[in-house]
Amino acid sequence: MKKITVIGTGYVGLVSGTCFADAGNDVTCCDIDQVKINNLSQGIIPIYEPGLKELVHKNVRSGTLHFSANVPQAILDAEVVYIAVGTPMNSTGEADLTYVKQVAKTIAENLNGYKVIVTKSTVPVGTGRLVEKVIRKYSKDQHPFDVVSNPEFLREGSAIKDTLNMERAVIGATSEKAFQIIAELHQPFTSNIVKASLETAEIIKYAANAFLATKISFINDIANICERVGADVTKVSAGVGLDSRIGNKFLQAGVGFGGSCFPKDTAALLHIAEDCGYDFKLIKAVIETNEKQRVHLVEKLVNSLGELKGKTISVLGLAFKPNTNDIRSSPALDIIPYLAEQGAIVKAYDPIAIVETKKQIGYQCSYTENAYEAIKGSDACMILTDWQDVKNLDLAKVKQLMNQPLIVDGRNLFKLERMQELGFTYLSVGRPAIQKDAVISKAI
Ligand SMILES: NC(=O)c1ccc[n+]([C@@H]2O[C@H](COP(=O)([O-])OP(=O)(O)OC[C@H]3O[C@@H](n4cnc5c(N)ncnc54)[C@H](O)[C@@H]3O)[C@@H](O)[C@H]2O)c1
Ligand SMILES: O=c1ccn([C@@H]2O[C@H](COP(=O)(O)OP(=O)(O)O[C@H]3O[C@H](CO)[C@@H](O)[C@H](O)[C@H]3O)[C@@H](O)[C@H]2O)c(=O)[nH]1
Repeated sequence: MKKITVIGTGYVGLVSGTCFADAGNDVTCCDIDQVKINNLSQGIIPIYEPGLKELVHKNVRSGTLHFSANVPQAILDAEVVYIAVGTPMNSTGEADLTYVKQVAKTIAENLNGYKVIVTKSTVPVGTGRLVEKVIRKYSKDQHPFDVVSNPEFLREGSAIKDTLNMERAVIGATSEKAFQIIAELHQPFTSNIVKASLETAEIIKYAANAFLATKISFINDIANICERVGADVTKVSAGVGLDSRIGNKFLQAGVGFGGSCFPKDTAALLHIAEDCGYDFKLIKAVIETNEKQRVHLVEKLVNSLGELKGKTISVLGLAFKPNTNDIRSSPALDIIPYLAEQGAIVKAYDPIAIVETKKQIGYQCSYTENAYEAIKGSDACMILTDWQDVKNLDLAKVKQLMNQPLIVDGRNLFKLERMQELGFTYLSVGRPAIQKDAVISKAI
């Protein structure tokens, strides 16, 4: 059992802190955001994440998990201090380390004996060394400490499962003692421990995210070729994914990737490469393909619908992926303002991300309580998130409710044959377009 302080109660701090507590450690999750801490102390969880609320409540009840806005005190009390603050993208695409540096200074001012300081935030190569330098600079009594990089690989929407059954833990430590302490903490979750240097651990995180993003942009480029030659990308994905060297994951073509990580981390990796004088052409192309994919989906709509002015368009899905209310870099945040700007009347639906979207884009669209309400009377429907309740829509009812049966599907949710039988114009990604009233083709 270790006394752990986790600084930052975003997705990563809250989930990893809770899971460490669940494994029997004594964990304090702290944040400078007093409102967040007040809410957490009352059992109110600021994010939607399946299973998180229950696990937080369980560990608070059993006395292993605490919340505090007194960051200095929480540092004084801890043997292991995790840094899990945000590292947002700045205006030039680099990771902004302001919060990490602030926390390093606070740690330095509250060192009172040996501690292991761990960066869990996604940080550019060299940040571990920077944290070490900042702590040395501001620590008065020069107490001993070690810095470790232990990047986080959880996915939003399945964060608890990903953490409790993690596929690997990457530990980049500056001493064997610190490595052993962090390795022991991970024993309940995985036996796959990757021991590395600080720098190697830092780059593993970016390499993992960039590789996954590359798979997505690659399949989206293949999808765009499929559209030109009349092939079906879903079958291409299945066909190549059965090769175990390739694997079938992250080969779903669509509107492109969003979220708080892939867009920011691919941009940051490009900067890391530039900083060390390397022209990383591949990652530039990955980013560009992803940005174009959103435009491509809107082009499909415009090509079929004509002028958008005065047309009613329903948008299904605001979150960047299902099972989260996170809208950071979500396709909807680009697409809805564009449609509104062109004079379209936009009606949007999402099962849980409406509050967050209103804060970000306000009333550039109206919001509905269910998908059918959004669809009713619309001239076209755009699907942007693969929510289960969108997958489960009664398509005959959808057709009946629409002004004209045009669906632009950025997530390839429905079977082409079914859409043709029902008489939709159905434009998905990397698959043959289905035109209303067209004769059913046996080739599909
Ligand atoms: N969100 C994810 O799914 C995910 C997964 C893996 C890694 N990461 C990485 O983990 C890091 C955190 O991501 P997030 O989504 O949890 O971030 P977030 O921005 O949602 O939360 C960060 C929290 O840190 C707090 N904070 C900022 N400065 C502080 C300070 N000086 N003292 C105490 N608290 C402070 C903020 O108030 C906020 O609550 C980022 O580097 C991100 O790239 C995120
Ligand atoms: O085949 C696919 C798979 C995903 N996506 C999109 O890619 C984005 C990211 O999805 P996902 O990776 O499932 O979610 P995140 O929560 O952003 O998780 C990623 O980013 C985290 C933050 O760094 C890492 O910890 C995770 O390992 C990494 O998967 C979403 O917009 C998805 O819709 C696709 O378009 N096609």
